[in-house]
Amino acid sequence: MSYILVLYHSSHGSVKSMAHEICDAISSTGMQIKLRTFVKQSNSDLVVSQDDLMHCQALAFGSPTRFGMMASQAKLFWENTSELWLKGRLIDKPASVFTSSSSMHGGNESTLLTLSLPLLHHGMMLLGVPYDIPELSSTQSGGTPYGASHVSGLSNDTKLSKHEIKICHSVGHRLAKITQQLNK
Ligand SMILES: Cc1cc2nc3c(=O)[nH]c(=O)nc-3n(C[C@H](O)[C@H](O)[C@H](O)COP(=O)(O)O)c2cc1C
Repeated sequence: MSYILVLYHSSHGSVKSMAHEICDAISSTGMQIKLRTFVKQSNSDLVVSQDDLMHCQALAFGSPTRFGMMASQAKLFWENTSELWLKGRLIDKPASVFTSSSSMHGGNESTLLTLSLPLLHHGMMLLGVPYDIPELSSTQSGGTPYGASHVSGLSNDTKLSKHEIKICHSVGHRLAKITQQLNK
């Protein structure tokens, strides 16, 4: 089965909501999805395996912002992927990143960059958010050229804004579209 892997960590549900929006957009293109987490937090979560990563056609990777960088659960997973790295199994696969932070200027952009680093080391082709997405210029909260983001508020109870949702959809669409073009 050909699929896009949507892989995320989320302690309180914000990144999970983003992952679901990205999945909706990918599904609308007809592409299959595997939605996976790094650790099991609810009964419905499916934990990622190295095989899930090795056989994906593309990856959307998300984590909460933790002190301006990715969560340790995600980093630990990547630190165990050196066998795939040695074999170059992810080279030339498209990828996008997404994050949620409680505050607007609390390091969500730096987190998107830290999420990008292991993907670049693996030789993946990183897709950002281009400025022809109008919401990128008009958002009052999350959304960056480096990837989708959400600002969840100090109590982590702010829902995704319309603009943030649109940007999540654009990430899913673009990832699916480029993946389909590369695999024609
Ligand atoms: C240990 C820890 C560190 C955090 N560091 C930051 C931070 O640097 N900047 C920020 O804005 N929010 C920070 N947060 C808040 C989370 O990024 C925010 O609540 C996020 O929306 C959680 O996503 P989730 O609901 O998917 O778990 C931190 C939270 C924790 C628990």
